[in-house]
Order: sequence, then C-alpha cells, then structure tokens
Amino acid sequence: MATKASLSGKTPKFSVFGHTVVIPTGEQARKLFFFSRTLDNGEGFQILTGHAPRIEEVMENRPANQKRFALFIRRTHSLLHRDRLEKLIPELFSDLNTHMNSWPKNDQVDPFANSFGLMFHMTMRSQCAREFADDLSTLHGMGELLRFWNSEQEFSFNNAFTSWAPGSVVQKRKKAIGDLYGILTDIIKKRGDEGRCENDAFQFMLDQGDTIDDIFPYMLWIVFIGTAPSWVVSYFWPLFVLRKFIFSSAIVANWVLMFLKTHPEWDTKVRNELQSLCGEHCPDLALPAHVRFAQIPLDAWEGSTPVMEAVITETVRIVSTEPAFRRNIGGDVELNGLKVERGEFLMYPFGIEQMNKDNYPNPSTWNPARWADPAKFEHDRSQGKFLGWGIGMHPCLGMRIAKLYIKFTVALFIHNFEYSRVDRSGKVYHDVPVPNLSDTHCLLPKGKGHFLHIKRKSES
Ligand code: HEM
Repeated sequence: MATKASLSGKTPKFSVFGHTVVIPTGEQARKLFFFSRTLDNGEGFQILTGHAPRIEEVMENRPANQKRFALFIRRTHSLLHRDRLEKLIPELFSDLNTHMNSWPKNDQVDPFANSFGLMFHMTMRSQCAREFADDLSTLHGMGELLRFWNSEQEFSFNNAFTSWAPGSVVQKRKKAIGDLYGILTDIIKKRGDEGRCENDAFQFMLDQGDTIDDIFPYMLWIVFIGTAPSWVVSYFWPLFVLRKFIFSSAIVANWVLMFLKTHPEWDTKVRNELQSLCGEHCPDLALPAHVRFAQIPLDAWEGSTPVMEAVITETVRIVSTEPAFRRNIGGDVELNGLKVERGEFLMYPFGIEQMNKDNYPNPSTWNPARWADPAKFEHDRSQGKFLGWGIGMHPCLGMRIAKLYIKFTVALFIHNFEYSRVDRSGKVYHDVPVPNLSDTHCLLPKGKGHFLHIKRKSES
C-alpha cells in the first residue's frame, strides 16, 4: 500500500495510533530520510509498538539512550571484527552441523522454523555466551523460555493495546525477560566463582569492564529481539530495530534455497564455486563437509564467492522490501511541499527503489546476473537504488556476519540434503515462488507450498 502510494508520486500522510506517519517520495526526500541527523531510527520504530512516547519524553531520555546505544555500537563493532570472525568459522560450522544432524533424515519440515533455529544458534555463538551455544537442549530451552518463536508470531498491534492484561503476551514476555536476567546473572556468577574465562562475547564484554546491566541489554538487543514487552521499549529500543535482522538472515537463507531450486543454472554455479573453494583450501575428501568448509579462510568466503554474493544481493533486493522508520526529533521539515512536524514519523518502503523497473528491469524476476559486475552493488547503494542493507546514517552493522551466516547455511545445507518445495500434503511445487510481502514475520511464499521436503544424502 505504502509503496503504491509513494510510486504514485504523492507524499502520503496518514495516522497510526494517533501518530502522523509520512511516506517520503523523490530523491530529495530519500536523502533527507537516510542522511538527516534529526530523523531518529530508534524512535521511528516505536510507532510499531503503539507506545511511542511524547517527543518531550524522548528528548529527556535521549542522552541516556544515546549513551547506551553508543556502547552497543562499539561492542558490536569489536565483536564483528575480522580476527574474531576468522576464529569463529569452525565453531559456526560445528553448530550448523549439530543443528542439521538434529533434523529428520527424510521428511517434510517447516524451513522457516529450521532456519530461524540455525540463525539463533549462530547468533548465540558469535554474540552471546558459550553456555547457550554449546548445548542444543539449553539452546532450545532458551528459545522456549522466551517463547522466541511464538512471541514473534503473536506480536501484533492488538497485543500492544492489551499489554496491561494479566496473562497477555506482553505480561508473559515481561516474566520471561525477568527469568532470562536471572539465568544471565547465574552464568556470570558461576564463571566468577570458578575463576573460569571463556572465549566468547560475554567474556569479551566482562573483560572490557561491562557489568550485567550493560551485557543484559546487549544480549536482548542482539538476540531476543522479538520478545520485548512495550514497557522496555524506551530502554531497549534497538530491540525493535534489530528484531527483523535476525529474522532477515533466516528469511534470506530460505529464499536463496528456494530460488536456487527453481533456477538450476544458478544452483550449479553455487555448487561449482563451493567445490573450487574446498578444492583450493581443503582438498581432503575424507573429512566431513562441515570440517572442510570450516577450513576455508574468511578472506575466501568474503572475497572469492562472487556467485554467492550475487545470489544473496539479488535475494535481498526481492525479499527485503520492508520499510524503514524514522521520527523527526528536530524542527519541522518540508518534504515536497508537505510539512513534517517535530515528533511526526516517516516510513520509507525499500520496494520503492528495489522493485522499481527504472532501477531494475523486470524487477520481480530473480536474476543474480544483474550483479555480475561486483562494483554494481556499491554503485547502486551510493545512488540509493539498493537499500537492502541500509545506507546513510544507519547502514547495517551486521551485513558482514549476516552474509557469512547465509553462505555457511546454504553451503552445508545443499551439500547435506536433497530438497523440494512442497505443500502440507507433500505435493511438490516446481514454479518460482513469490514472497508474500504481507507476511512480515516469515515472508512465506504465496500459495500453499510453504514447506520443504528434505532428504539427507547418504554420503554426508
Ligand atoms: C539478511 C540479514 C540482514 C539484513 C537484510 C539487514 C538489513 C539492514 C537494514 C536495511 C538496516 C537499515 C535500517 C534503517 O535504515 O532503518 C540495518 C541496520 C542495522 N543492522 Fe542489519 N540486516 C541484516 C542482518 C543484521 C544482523 C545479523 C545484525 C547484527 C549483528 C544487524 C545489525 C544491524 C544494526 C545494529 C543496524 C542499525 C545500525 C544503526 O542504527 O546505526 N543486521 N540492517
């Protein structure tokens, strides 16, 4: 709706929960949206919670929130540093392997639930505590505790309205967050009591002098993005910014698999690329696949995978069409003759650019060949045509690790499994799937073919 309105050339303004939301159109408006310092992305997201505070409260809490967010950004930068990522590769592949081994050998699965599980596991490994990532049952327990999957499905504007009700989703989340705080405190205490140091993100933060009250929000921001009740939003606002990114990694990985299935020429190219990487860095065929993949160095995963880069970029172009949000925390601004007042919200749907036929001919067609020239990606970002990883003041901090998560998942999955897209009754679908953009949680394909039938290959 927003994309259509915006493509019509008008600058629509509408009301949500009593707040005014403007959809900017045109180049000048896009520049303002992504580059202005007085349009705040965290405050923008609060429109989704139905509990956006008054602008006076925002400004009062702003210094403290900015301080917390600055710490969050610093820690994320350090934790995603290349030296650390390089060391993480074997552990991430081991986690993926453990996870995939727990799947059925020959059955129908919900691919979205499975890939959320994988991304959750890898995120725990790379940005949380070893205690959570080392053991599948602990990991599942954490997911269960926080109603990780369910709360995501249950999150809705209705829930925001009924947040006060005992037994409401919001109240359950409140309890879960309290329990989680307890678990985290225990872990830190136990490490202290045992004089034990671990090589993980928690330890890194502890070594920097961070306290539990710094680490807890960090963990929530990074991982349990979908579980926050609205009462913590003003404190934990990046939860709502980031929630979609953990899910985005899972969604993109799924769509890569589905598109590869319907485009055999690209499937072959990806397999050839992986084979040549393994051939160069780990030719020992006697080793299990996850061990071989783990021996491919970070530079090669990042710099010698042009086919996978093109496949991921094209998939993000098509599936990452959700809007970004901002709130005007400065003075009134004018957009195409329309006044955006202080405190009002703005929403920019990425589809305006990414599904625009002037930018991408036949925009609905999945065609990684568009990205044959690796320079095109940065060129299109600089021109504001490709917004899938953000631009301007708030580019994605996790692009690098998200791409690795997706490449690792796809590599091990297509090596280990044969698969086909099926519906609930097992009927196979061969057509190119189309994302249902109204399904903002899982972005399932339109129609009934939501499932994958997976069959473990005998030699893996
Ligand atoms: C396929 C997966 C992902 C996609 C498509 C994606 C996309 C994006 C986009 C479009 C933005 C800008 C939003 C805006 O302008 O309001 C963004 C920002 C951000 N992303 Fe990602 N992201 C992904 C994964 C991740 C992961 C795994 C992390 C965590 C490590 C992450 C961390 C962030 C952060 C911290 C920001 C906000 C930066 C800021 O406010 O300055 N992203 N991402």
